[in-house]
Amino acid sequence: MGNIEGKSSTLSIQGLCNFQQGPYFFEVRKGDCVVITGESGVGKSILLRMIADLIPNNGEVYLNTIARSSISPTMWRKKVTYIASESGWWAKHVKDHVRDLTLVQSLLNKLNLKDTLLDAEIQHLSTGERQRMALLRALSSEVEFLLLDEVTSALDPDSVLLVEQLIQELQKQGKGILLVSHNMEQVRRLATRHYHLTKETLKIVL
Ligand SMILES: Nc1ncnc2c1ncn2[C@@H]1O[C@H](COP(=O)(O)OP(=O)(O)OP(=O)(O)O)[C@@H](O)[C@H]1O
Repeated sequence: MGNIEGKSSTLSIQGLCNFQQGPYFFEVRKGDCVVITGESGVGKSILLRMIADLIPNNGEVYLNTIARSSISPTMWRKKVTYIASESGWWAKHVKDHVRDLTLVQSLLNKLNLKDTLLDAEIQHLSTGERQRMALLRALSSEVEFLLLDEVTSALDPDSVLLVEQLIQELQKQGKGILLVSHNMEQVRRLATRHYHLTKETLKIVL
């Protein structure tokens, strides 16, 4: 097993596929925001979920020289973390889902979320509050790449911009971002590289 604690800087997708899509070959580097667009149902979420090893897939993904297949799925997902547009919640209260409480407390304000939300029951959060909390709860110093699946789809325009600012701060801290979006303004604001996914291929746009 390789040393996963090293300073990883590249997420490398090598021949990733399942029975209906791929193979895909591309890279996301530390500090990048690579955006994937494509029509509904083309397989964008499936691609992100395959990278996180949340669904069956073939091929390999590397974090620098560390092969995904050489470490446990739990360890992999601590480093390469998928965030869905509609996240699952398994406990009663928000704070029970948070990886790093101190970190999340320090970021609530940036996303215009009230401090009291951490003690709230999930069922009392609005859809937009849940979506912003789903992003915050996943953050920790261990995460190196974030796979963000339409994470602003339920938000008002001001909140979208706040989340985008947070994404850019994370990039400056050295996290790599792979973002699925239908919002072309967002693509223009954030993308350091842009791929368009079709049934046939993943094409580079920018
Ligand atoms: N668990 C599943 N079992 C079977 N088929 C699935 C499953 N999840 C997704 N699919 C199918 O795989 C295809 C790709 O789905 P995916 O969610 O990746 O699309 P998408 O590009 O993210 O779409 P959208 O932009 O609407 O979110 C769709 O045809 C979908 O119906």
